[in-house]
Amino acid sequence: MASPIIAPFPATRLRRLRRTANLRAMVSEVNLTPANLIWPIFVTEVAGAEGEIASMPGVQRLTLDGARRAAERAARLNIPAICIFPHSDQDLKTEACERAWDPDNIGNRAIRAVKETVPEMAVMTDIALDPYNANGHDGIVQNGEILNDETVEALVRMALAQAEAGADILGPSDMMDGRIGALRGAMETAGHKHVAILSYAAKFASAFYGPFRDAVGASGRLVGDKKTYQVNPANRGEALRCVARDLAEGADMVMVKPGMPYLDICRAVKDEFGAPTFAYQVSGEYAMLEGAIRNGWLSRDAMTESLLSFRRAGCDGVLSYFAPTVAEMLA
Ligand SMILES: NCc1[nH]cc(CCC(=O)O)c1CC(=O)O
Repeated sequence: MASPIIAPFPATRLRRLRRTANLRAMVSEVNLTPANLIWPIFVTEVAGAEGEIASMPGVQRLTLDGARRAAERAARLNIPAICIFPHSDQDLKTEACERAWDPDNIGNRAIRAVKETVPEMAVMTDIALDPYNANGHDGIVQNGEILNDETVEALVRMALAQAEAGADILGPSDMMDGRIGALRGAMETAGHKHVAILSYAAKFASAFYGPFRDAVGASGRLVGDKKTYQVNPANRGEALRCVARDLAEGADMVMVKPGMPYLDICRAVKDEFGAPTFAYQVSGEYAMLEGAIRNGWLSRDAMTESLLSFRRAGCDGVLSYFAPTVAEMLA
């Protein structure tokens, strides 16, 4: 960026352009619109599990009917995309994770329900085995090790079932090596060449996913942590290599996750690669902000300010549990 020329005070008074709302609007450098939002929703097949998630006040596990109503609400608010997360029956979770590629698993039923209700809604999925895995990991576990190549095969099956169900965007969040190329190849040969991939490329091993694991019922199951496949929070260079690798394997869009603690990574990804770049304002970030807002410690403007920070850091859009509330505030 060229250095701005600034005449000495009083010729320059930066407050001149901050004086009225209209002047401020004229010189706003980035903006936030509903088109920048992707709304993640939780859909359950378990009777009685619907309703509010304790660690995410204001966020509900939805039934299939609830998912249909969410799609209609998103459409009314001009939110272009919904991301579906399944909450599946604990008793049906297995070590081989077969239900992940069952055409009638709750995730795939939710994809069909949303596409039937609002065909133009962009439906994004999550590709990782954790919602269907008896041990809560994103990959297949053998003797305590998370197997890479066997997991990639399972993820391809999972993705094909999602594409059959009508998904527009696949969201591999598993962090196995080689999955983007494998998914892209499988989509091309199976006739799903238009299905896009938004890779969770720079996904860090974060403490901020805690409430999400409650939401999908993976918390009690998970033994150990995800540090052998998710990126060390200390590693910017490694995160950029993940993004480069995923783009080279055919990712259409890339994501940084979590969001606010990793805004430096967002900026670096956008500057370095120029690809469509998204951030995930994850469950723990939502819980912090919403908890403080509910206590009266922060004003509701903290929601829009936090989302604007992603736009300023170069993101094209943000996955946020605040999506519908913020879209209402912007309307
Ligand atoms: N692979 C699963 C997945 N997909 C999205 C999230 C987190 C989302 C959030 O915290 O809001 C996670 C959790 C994890 O990696 O343990």
